[in-house]
Amino acid sequence: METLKAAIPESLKRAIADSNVDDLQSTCSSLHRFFLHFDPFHQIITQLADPKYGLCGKSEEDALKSKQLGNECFSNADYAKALDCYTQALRKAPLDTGDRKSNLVATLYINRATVLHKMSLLVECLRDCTRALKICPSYAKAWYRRGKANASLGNYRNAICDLNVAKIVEPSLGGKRQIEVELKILLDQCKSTSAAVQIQHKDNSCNTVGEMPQMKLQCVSMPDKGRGMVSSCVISPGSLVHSEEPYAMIILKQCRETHCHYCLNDLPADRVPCISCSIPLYCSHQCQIRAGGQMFRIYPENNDTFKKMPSDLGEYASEVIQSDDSEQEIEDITEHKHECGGVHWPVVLPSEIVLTGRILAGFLLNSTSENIVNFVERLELSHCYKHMSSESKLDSHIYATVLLYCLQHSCETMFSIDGVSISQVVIIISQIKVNCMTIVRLKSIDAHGGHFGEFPFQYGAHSTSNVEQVRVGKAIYKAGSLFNHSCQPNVHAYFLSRTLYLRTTHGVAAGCQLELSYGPQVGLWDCKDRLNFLKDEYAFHCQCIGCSEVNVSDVVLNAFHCVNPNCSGAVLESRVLDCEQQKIKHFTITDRVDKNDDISVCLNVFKQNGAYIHGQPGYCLKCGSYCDLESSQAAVSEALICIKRLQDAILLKEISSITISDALISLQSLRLNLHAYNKLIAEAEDSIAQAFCLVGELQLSVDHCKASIQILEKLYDTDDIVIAYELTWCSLIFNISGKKLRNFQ
Ligand SMILES: C[S@@+](CC[C@H](N)C(=O)[O-])C[C@H]1O[C@@H](n2cnc3c(N)ncnc32)[C@H](O)[C@@H]1O
Repeated sequence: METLKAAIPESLKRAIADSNVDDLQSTCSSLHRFFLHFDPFHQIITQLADPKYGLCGKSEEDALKSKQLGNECFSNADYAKALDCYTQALRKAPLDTGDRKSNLVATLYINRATVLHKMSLLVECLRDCTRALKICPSYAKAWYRRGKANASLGNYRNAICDLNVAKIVEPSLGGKRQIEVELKILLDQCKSTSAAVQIQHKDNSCNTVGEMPQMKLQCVSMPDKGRGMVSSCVISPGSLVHSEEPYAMIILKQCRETHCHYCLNDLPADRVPCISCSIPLYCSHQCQIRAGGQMFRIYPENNDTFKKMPSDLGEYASEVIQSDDSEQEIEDITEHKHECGGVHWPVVLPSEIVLTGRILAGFLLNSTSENIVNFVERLELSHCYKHMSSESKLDSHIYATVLLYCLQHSCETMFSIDGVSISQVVIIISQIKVNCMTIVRLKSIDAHGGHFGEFPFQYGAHSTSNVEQVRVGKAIYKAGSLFNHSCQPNVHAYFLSRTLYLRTTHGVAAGCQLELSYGPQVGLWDCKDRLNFLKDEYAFHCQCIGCSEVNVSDVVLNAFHCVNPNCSGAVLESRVLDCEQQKIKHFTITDRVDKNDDISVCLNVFKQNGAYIHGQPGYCLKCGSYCDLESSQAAVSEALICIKRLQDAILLKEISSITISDALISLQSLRLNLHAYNKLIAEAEDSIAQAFCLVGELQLSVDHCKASIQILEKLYDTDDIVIAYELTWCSLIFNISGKKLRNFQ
């Protein structure tokens, strides 16, 4: 793309940088004309869109190499490596290699099933056997392996049926005899077991939640934020107000090897590759079908084999190979189909552009027109083209043109590429920029290394807890994108699989705006950082209550201590002060602020009818004393080095008493130099609490944990998940120390 960008004449770049929506057709036409006469553009398109140049196609040769490697690893009992090799082979193996008796993909599934059996992953082994049978229903080895897996699972009835089918379809006499021996052992085992244990199928399909949103919400127009959602009745805290499936979704590049490309759940050991290219991996056959819309079974006529069997056994075998087929659900679904076939562009282009491609492919499939003229209206999403940076405008022009050419190669529908169609795609790219949600999963590990479990909350992780946020996908939710942002949200967004759920975090009055956080929240970052983030990521200036009214968190989060040790005033750097001054200009004493004693604790500027009296960087906002911020900053940096050392020691679980006592001295220095509610003190308290917990000093651990919570309660809303995490952790230590949870306050 850099080659294309560098070649564009400066005058055209300027026109694009200055363009607004009305100019788009003209700038897009000019760029298109330029590219049409620029040879490298055509070369790039060929490399991106011609399967001949793609590295993501199927290759029998590569598959056989990986299979061979897998066999060697299996012989050396290196099962983990063998598993990986067979999965790589499955990714590369063309589905139609071999005949109905020795299909390569079916063989690979059975090789992998054997490894899975060796690794005691029995349910996974069973699923691979069934996959092999869907391709080759009379594959004796697959029925045999299935029988063995069912027997290991204690599901003797199915195991006996599997082995009986295996005996019938096994061509060799020797093989038949061996199966008979196994059958006899199994029948004896079955007799000695009173009840056959049923197979517990692990549910790999998307999670669903029975609860449906009951509230009626209204979409209204607002002067400062465009459309937004409001409640039409009183809503109690914790209510589910909205749930929605994505209009379009894409997995993020860094999760391609670890998460299902359709439902985004963790990939199991028996991951299922796409059947036409080597990129996507799915957790199940159902997800693969939903994304690719393709048929798995290639020799359906083989069902005839079962007609020759005793009727109950034939019925059993047919049921096995037809299990999990969800063909009715796959109609019209093209999430991945148009990207398939080994072409390069879905791998090389940025995720947002591939997501744009998915939306366009959906439109094209349902479109009768050859022109892409009214696609933007169909999406009904707001956009930010006017506010985009010059760089982003140029990128969106280039990507829109490239994407349309790639799609023209990949989609069956014909359409014309001109200034009109390219301009439509530029707008869709800018719509995606502001409306796209990042799907995250949270994983948390406590100080003892055990999992807290998986928390489905989107935001709210703070640096004092060991919560890891994994960004797994990007998606457009059409109704979900009507919820505006607030840095003090009353709605919380989370995801189960790819489904969006919105729940109220507070009670909401009728007619009140329902707002979620697009990322930054009061307490997490200071106001300046939040405004910059929202400008860069979503191209709007935040008008929420947290960014327009003074709140204690924004004042103290990064504040320094007054030189007067007894003064509780806050001392601010110019960066933070400038931002707070903007709020103060429009400051009116509202009930909310007036009742908040903390504001008057750290600054008295608002007690003077809004007059701003000590508004200088480095001066205490309460008593006006001057503080040398440079020397405070130096002392803080030194203390933080020590705290970092402690945090590294915690991760390695190698904590010495010297590291802890150094950290305690540093904590003292932080307390001297930073405002009492500064977030860095909370983080240091939390790290020291973890260290004490690890060395078994549980009471000291609880004391520091409580000190951290006291600060967090000043920075965050008391109902915030951050406080909940810390409280949970604190009560955990309390429980370990043998004291009753109810005594903890
Ligand atoms: C996902 S959309 C929300 C729905 C949008 N208001 C509409 O009319 O479709 C995001 C856009 O809404 C506006 N918006 C959302 N939250 C805002 C806020 N706190 N302050 C200002 N504008 C906001 C911005 O224009 C932003 O680009």
